[in-house]
Amino acid sequence: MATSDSIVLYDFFASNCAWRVRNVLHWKGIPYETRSVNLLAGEQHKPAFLKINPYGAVPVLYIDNRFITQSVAICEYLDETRPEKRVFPEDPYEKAQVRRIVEIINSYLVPLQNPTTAKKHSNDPEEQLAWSMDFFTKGFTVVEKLLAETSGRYSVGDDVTFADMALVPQVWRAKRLKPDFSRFPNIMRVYKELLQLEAFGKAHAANHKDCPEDIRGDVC
Ligand SMILES: O=C(O)/C=C/C(=O)CC(=O)CC(=O)O
Repeated sequence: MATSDSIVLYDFFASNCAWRVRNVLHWKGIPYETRSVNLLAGEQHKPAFLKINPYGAVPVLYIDNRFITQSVAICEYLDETRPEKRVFPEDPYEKAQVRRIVEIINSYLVPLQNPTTAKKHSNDPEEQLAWSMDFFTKGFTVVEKLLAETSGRYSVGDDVTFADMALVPQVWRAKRLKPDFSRFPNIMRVYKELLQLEAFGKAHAANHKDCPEDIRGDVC
């Protein structure tokens, strides 16, 4: 039973959006509990969950005695209420650099890969992947160009930012498409750096309690 000072993440191991929030919670060292919402089994459409998020999507974070939906809103709230190890830079131009990388992933790529969207296109998983490939290629080509300008050790300079929180889950998901990752050297360099960080390892889908046995622990 959640208490008023509990932090509870409504989560699915493979959800890109929920994974961003896990990254930020672990990065900031904020303890939380998990409630699983199996997106592949359609649990996001059940009435009890729709009361929490009428859109029927994860993540939802219960925090400070309230529910917050939408990963970017949640992570901004976390940064503003718990500013240690900020993930959104205070400098407005640097923050814009972070947000434009995030928006390509959040607005152009992830919605087209959601289970509900993919099923509208086709019920054939192979066809769903083929359809995603065009959007993925355009999105990653643009993110690669942005990182060529902005990246240092991480996506924007040498500090970990929310752009990194969004990048890792999307690279992992893109592996299903088996793209030629050598076309994206900056993305892959930053991705490998990030996987060295303890917080990113803890938040990784492959280390999630709900991860299927066949891919469990495969952090790569
Ligand atoms: O497609 C759905 O029904 C639900 C989607 C989500 O809950 C989250 C989502 O956007 C997928 C993701 O984060 O990877």
